Amino acid sequence: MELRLLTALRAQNPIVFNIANFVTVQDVANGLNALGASPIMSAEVQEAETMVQIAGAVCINLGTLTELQIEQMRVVGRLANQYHKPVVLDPVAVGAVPYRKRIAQELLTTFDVAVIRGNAGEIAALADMDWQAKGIDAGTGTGDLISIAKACANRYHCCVILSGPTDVITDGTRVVQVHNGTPLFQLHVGSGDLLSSIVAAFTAISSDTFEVAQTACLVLAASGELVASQLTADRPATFTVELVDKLSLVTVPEIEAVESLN
Ligand SMILES: Nc1ncnc2c1ncn2[C@@H]1O[C@H](COP(=O)(O)OP(=O)(O)OP(=O)(O)O)[C@@H](O)[C@H]1O
Ligand SMILES: Cc1ncsc1CCO
Ligand SMILES: [Mg+2]
Repeated sequence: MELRLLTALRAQNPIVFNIANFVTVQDVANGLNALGASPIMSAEVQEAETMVQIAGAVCINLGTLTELQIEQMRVVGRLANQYHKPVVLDPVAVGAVPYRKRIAQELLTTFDVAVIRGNAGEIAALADMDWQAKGIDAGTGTGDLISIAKACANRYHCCVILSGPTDVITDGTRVVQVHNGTPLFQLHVGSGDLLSSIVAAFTAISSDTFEVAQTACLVLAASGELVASQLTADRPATFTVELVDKLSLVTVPEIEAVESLN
């Protein structure tokens, strides 16, 4: 685990271009900013080329997609490949909505992505493996999460993060699991959106995608865990506010003190 990447990220302050959803856009911008990246959001295809050129990485989130936005995603994804900027895809709710799954699969044939980050329901859907997704949530299933994540990574030739109580990170062969976190993440809508954009921020500063994906998962999960450990009750709103503070204040030794990986 390369936690020095957190120090490097804060020093470099990379621009992360997000095609965000309208539900969590501000949480994502504030979370990225607090961590030490420089977020920019855009919904206009006419400025796509400039956005890609100035960004260190791109995060494409399917959360509230429209036909217009899907065309923007196609253009941005192709440009990102052309300019060698890593792309992270967040396939929000593809396990619950067949239209979204079709669009996600089309996008994945249109341009290369460095990382797909989704919950179990989303990653299982992209891997065509059995799972009962529920809206934006992971839902339920009995399949082996490591096998599901590996199948998805091998099908789309990229790193996959299957997030949840344990985050599974794989490049299709190697697997690392991050056991940190707190159930409070599930009470804050957009924890996954933020994770996807944080992964993009780290891909902007290192080309070791597998390493970067693990580091991003650990930094967010450990920060949330540290916040939750100070709360006397489940307070989702307080958690949300304090998580942003923690992303700004958290130190490498603090994360090392709680990190739980294998
Ligand atoms: N029960 C849990 N215990 C610990 N950590 C969790 C738990 N559930 C989620 N997380 C953490 O929450 C973060 C977001 O992952 P999650 O799988 O919930 O994304 P998501 O379903 O896409 O969320 P959203 O749709 O709200 O954006 C990850 O860092 C993950 O480790
Ligand atoms: C609630 C919700 N609906 C579409 S996107 C989103 C935020 C979680 O991704
Ligand atoms: Mg999500």
